[in-house]
Amino acid sequence: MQMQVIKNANVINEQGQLELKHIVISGGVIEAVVSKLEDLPQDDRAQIIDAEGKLVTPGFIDMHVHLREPGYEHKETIETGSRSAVKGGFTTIACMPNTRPVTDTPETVKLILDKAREANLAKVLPYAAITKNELGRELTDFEALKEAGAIGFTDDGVGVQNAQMMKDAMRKAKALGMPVIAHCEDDSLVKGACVTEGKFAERHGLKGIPNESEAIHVGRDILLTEATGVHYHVCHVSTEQSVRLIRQAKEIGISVTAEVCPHHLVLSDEDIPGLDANWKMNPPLRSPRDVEACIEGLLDGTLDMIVTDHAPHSAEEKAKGMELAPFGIVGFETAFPLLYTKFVATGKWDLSLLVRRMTSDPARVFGLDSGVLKAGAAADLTMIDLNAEKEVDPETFATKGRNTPFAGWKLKGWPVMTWVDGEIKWSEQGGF
Ligand SMILES: NC(=O)N[C@@H](CC(=O)O)C(=O)O
Ligand SMILES: [Zn+2]
Ligand SMILES: [Zn+2]
Repeated sequence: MQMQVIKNANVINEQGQLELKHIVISGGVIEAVVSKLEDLPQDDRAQIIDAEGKLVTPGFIDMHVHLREPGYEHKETIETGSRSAVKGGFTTIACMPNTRPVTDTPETVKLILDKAREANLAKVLPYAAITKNELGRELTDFEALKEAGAIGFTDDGVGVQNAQMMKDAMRKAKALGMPVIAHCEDDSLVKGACVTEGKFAERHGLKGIPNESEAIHVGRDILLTEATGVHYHVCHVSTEQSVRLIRQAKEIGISVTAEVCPHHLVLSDEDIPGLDANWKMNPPLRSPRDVEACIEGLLDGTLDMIVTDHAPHSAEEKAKGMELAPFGIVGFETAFPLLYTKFVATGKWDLSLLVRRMTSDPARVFGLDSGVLKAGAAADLTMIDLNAEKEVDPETFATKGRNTPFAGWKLKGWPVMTWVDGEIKWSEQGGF
């Protein structure tokens, strides 16, 4: 593979400051990061990419996404989902098992890995289900699923309702050195509701999803984690109560980690304009107070990482309206610009914090050897234009999904080029 030099890149140094660097890529890895042009190795055939004025970060890592294949190819495929990922600056994505069939056998894990290899875009890490068909009745074969390449166990899409089942899952996962990742939702508290309990639900006469439907599972599972010692990771945290429980658990050394989605940091139920299913996701948009608690949790490290929960659905499905449409919104192509514009460009967060929560933090929590920009690391990189402002236009998305509440938002911080293992997978100029 031809040597590449990305020159004049703004990179974030160990102290979290911006520094001008030149990055040498060779054989799929970062060979060197140097300050002076004269320190670059001499190679006349090297491809030079001028990053003048742009930020270059480690490729983003998204530990919670839905690629829909196998079974729901009308919503997304591994190919289209991976395109969307690299266009959003993501180089590693971990996909959820609520496919059809559910990813509960080694064959389905292998199929996902094969399709991802064919797509040859982002690195795709499959999760396997905790229970067969995600029905909560019988555990899957953890050993065989691990052997096939699953990186953790989760029934995302639904909560594991039975505490003994969850405890058994944690014991088995612990014995295999694997994490349990939980969609926290107590079904008995959410029957027939589509938005959070609160102002919007009241105004529209809708039944609400209460905060405790999430937090009650978080609390239960923290106790089970204490008992089993497993690495337990909480999906898409959306409530003040969950943040509080996770913070307390971490303080006493329980092995819990957690994630939060951009939409739960940027939107509350009071922003929902009407009965439009592009504002419907699970967990739902919560109160402004919950949003503040999630932001605080992310800032103090209670919430370890940002994930998109990219959840594409077809236009027909979303047209069924707030009560009948499926839960979920797409996320890859708006995540970074949204958070950059809302929190970094406004001076509220350090750029380095945002980048860490999307790169080195998920890598640390899940033991991935990526998420850092230094010599010897895989050349998974994202180049970003922090200044150009552009409107979110779902018609230009690479995902099949158009289901976003952010259409028309004017944002800055758009990715312009993405490398995986040293290969340019997408650029604004050249496409895929
Ligand atoms: N988040 C969502 O609203 N939907 C997800 C399921 C899930 O993440 O629980 C989906 O699969 O569509
Ligand atoms: Zn979920
Ligand atoms: Zn999900």
